[in-house]
Amino acid sequence: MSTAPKAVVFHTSTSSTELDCNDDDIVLITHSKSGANCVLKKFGAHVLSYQTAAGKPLIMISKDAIMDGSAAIRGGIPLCFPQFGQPDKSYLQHGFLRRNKWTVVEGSEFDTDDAAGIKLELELKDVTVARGDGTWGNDTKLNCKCILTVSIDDKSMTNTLEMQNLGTDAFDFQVLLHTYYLVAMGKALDHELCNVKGFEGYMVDDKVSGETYTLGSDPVTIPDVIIDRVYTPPDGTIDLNLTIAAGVDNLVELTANGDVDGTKVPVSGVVWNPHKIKAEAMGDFGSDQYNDMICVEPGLLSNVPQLKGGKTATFTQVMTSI
Ligand SMILES: O=P(O)(O)OC[C@H]1O[C@@H](O)[C@H](O)[C@@H](O)[C@@H]1O
Repeated sequence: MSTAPKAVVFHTSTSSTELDCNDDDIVLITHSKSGANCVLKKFGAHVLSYQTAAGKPLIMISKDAIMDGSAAIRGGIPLCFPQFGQPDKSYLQHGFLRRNKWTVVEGSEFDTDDAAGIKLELELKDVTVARGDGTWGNDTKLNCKCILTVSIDDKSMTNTLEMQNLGTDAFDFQVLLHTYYLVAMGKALDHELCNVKGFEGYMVDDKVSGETYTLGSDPVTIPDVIIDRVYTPPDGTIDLNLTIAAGVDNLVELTANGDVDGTKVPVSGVVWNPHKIKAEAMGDFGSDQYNDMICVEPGLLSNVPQLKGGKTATFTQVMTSI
């Protein structure tokens, strides 16, 4: 594993950017055996990029992303916990993990023939931002620690978030990996080249139109407006298995699974693209960059059992370039 590179590159679909790795906030993982690499920020334990051994970048980052720690980073993989969206208004949208600086777990770096990776951790006591003044505020008796493990090999990246309830009171939670896939050649609106297969039979909650329905056999594509849909699995489906076509010559297989204290929980998914009008309205997103991305976000969103004191929940996604 390289520990002190001078600069690294991460990608939008039309450009790449060099980051100063002398910045203490940047973590670079290189899988020496294959040459695959991944760039993270300690702020948010935020994956900014993953590039396969073949040199294919899978993750999109906004060219206008705010990187100074004053806001959540637009693009990459924002971590959402203890809530997705803002069902509980007493603290911020998508929770506090993406707005606080994490610490590298000492001695956690590894680089073997099989894979390279690292762990970062964040404890509630070290959370300074976005706790709100209610459920997770400073007065709460709730306590938890989150550990993110990122592991890469030649063509896949695995992200595992472990959530430990360090307190005695149980808490409700949701967790989601808000992954921005880079759509090669800016083809996000091309239904042949950019689509998601594997949600057939899932219950769809369309947050834009307000409709709910069961998805038929068609793949999910980005319509002529913003897409913001939650896909809930039918009874009996537990793990998520998707194939994401992300532009020219870019197919990704995504699997995700999660458990609460050892009991598996059905995995939901969200598909989001801001389209033109919302992209233009977002200060931290290039106005044309909706062509470069599709968010496919696996998570534990509904009927998630409470996490009891002293117990652990885990959530994992594996993306593989195929
Ligand atoms: O702007 P944020 O907080 O990063 O959220 C981006 C989007 O994230 C998606 O997952 C949500 O479904 C959208 O409703 C939301 O707009």
